[in-house]
Formats: sequence, C-alpha cells, structure tokens
Amino acid sequence: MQEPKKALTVAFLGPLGTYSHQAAYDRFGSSVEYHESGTITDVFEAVASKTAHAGVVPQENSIFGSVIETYDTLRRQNVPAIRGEIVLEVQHCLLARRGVKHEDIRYIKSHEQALGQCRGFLAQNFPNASLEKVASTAAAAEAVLTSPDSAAICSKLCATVFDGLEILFEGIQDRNSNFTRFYVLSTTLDSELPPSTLGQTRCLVRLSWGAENKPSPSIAQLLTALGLSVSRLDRRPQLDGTLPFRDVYFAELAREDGGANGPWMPHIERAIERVRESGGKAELLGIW
Ligand SMILES: O=C(O)C(=O)C[C@]1(C(=O)O)C=C[C@@H](O)C=C1
Repeated sequence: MQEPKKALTVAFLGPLGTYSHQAAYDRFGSSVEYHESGTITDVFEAVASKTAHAGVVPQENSIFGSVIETYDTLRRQNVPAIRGEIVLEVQHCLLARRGVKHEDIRYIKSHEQALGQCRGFLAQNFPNASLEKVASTAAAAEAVLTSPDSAAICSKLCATVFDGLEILFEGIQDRNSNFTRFYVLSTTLDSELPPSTLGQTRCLVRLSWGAENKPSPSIAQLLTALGLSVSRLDRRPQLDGTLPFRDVYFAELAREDGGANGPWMPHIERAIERVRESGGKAELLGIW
C-alpha cells in the first residue's frame, strides 16, 4: 500500500547524516517529507521557489562563529522568512574507509565550519594533511568511501548511514562543549510551522544604506534609531552599492518586556520606520 503524502516538506543541507538533517529531525520528526539540498543556498532556494514549505540552515557555531554562506544568502532580496531556531550539540568524529590507517591519511575533507571547529586537533594530529572544503560533513563522509588516502570530519551517525566507514577519533572539536544554532525558514513571516512557532520573542532585522544616501548615518545611529534590544549583530559587505566597505548588518533583537506591552509586531514596525526616517534601510527578515 502506498504511504499517504505528508503535509509538509522540509529542505535541509544533505545528504542524510549532516548536522542540518539531525537538527531538522529534532524539530519536525517523522511527520514531514524531507528534501535534500546540495548547498545551504539551495535550501533557501527550495523554500523561495516553494519546492519546500520550510528549510533548516546553520546560522552560528559556538566555536567557529557565524556561518558565512547563510549570511551571504540573507543579503539577497526576497529571501524566505526566519520562523524559528534549533540548537544542536555537535560532537565531531574522524571517519575513514574501513582499514585505512592514520599514516595513510593525506587529505581531510569536511564543511568549512567543521574544519574550523577542529583546527587544534588537525594541527596536532595531521600537520601535513591537506584540508579540503566540501559542501557538508556527510558529503565528506560519502566522498571518503572511494578515497583510501582521505578522512572526513562528520557526525558519528555517518558511520551508520554510509556502510564501509569506521570511526578513527571521536569528540575532536577544539572544545568539548560545542553547539550549532540553526534558523528555520518558511515562505512568509506569518506562516505557522508545527509543532508550534515560538512566542515571537526574537526577530532579525537587516540594516543597510541606499546607494545614493550620502553622507550616511553611522551604524551606531541606525541602532539608536531602532531603539530595541539587540542580542546579536553580524555584518557582511553590501554588494549592491558603488562605495567600497559599505556593509549590511543583521541585528537579532530579543523581546525584553515579556509581552507586557501588547503584540510585538507594531513595536518592530515603528522601529523600522524610525531607521528609515534617520536615513537608513531596515527590513524585517524573520520573527519567531
Ligand atoms: O555539514 C553539515 O553537517 C551541516 O549541517 C553544516 C554545519 C554548518 O555549516 O555549521 C552544521 C553544523 C556543524 O557546525 C558543521 C557544519
């Protein structure tokens, strides 16, 4: 008998066995259809094109910091809305094809975040190995199946997903405590996602300047105009203007009044208006 089609499709950075896959499963479980994307940017595109209703993308790691590809994609116009967050504990392993020995390994493959989180281990144990960035940790695990001189940094789960691999080292990241935070993407700012969207206590606002806006306010002036509590600030180069070293800022805001001042959205809308009046650009990218 054919299984009934599931109501929701969730895109994640594949293949099966990535941390993104684990984060998505933690949030959505077995009640949804999963869609594997080749890159983080492809996850955004799957949601934007409505191939998937939701997506899960890594945003920040507690050892290596911001996930650059996620922020670079958030710089684009018409990006999907952020409607949630997931925090996952990350314990990296080094996996190689069964029978491969430490001294055979000349290449270490992984996602750039995982390579960055294990820098100390790599310098100490594989000082002469070449580090190769690939699209995801599970893509690295899959690739070493056919490379007897390579090893992959990935999750323990990959030893089960890909038959023929064995675990050489466990817990190899530079600090024992290691967490990655993910954003949950959806098509619109007001779409509801199961099990439920959080109670609108966080939001992400993109701050920038119009190309013609000279002289421009400083980022400190824009944040003052915003007037809400900023819990995190990231920046990437703004690519659409003619002036060099103009950045786009991503301000994550945390609601502090516990809901005492009524619905949050009108406060955010007024804050965005104040930024515009002070000569900046502000756009709401997500609320959750
Ligand atoms: O490659 C994966 O497994 C991912 O899900 C990506 C990613 C990331 O980009 O941060 C997710 C968690 C870990 O920090 C390492 C890699």
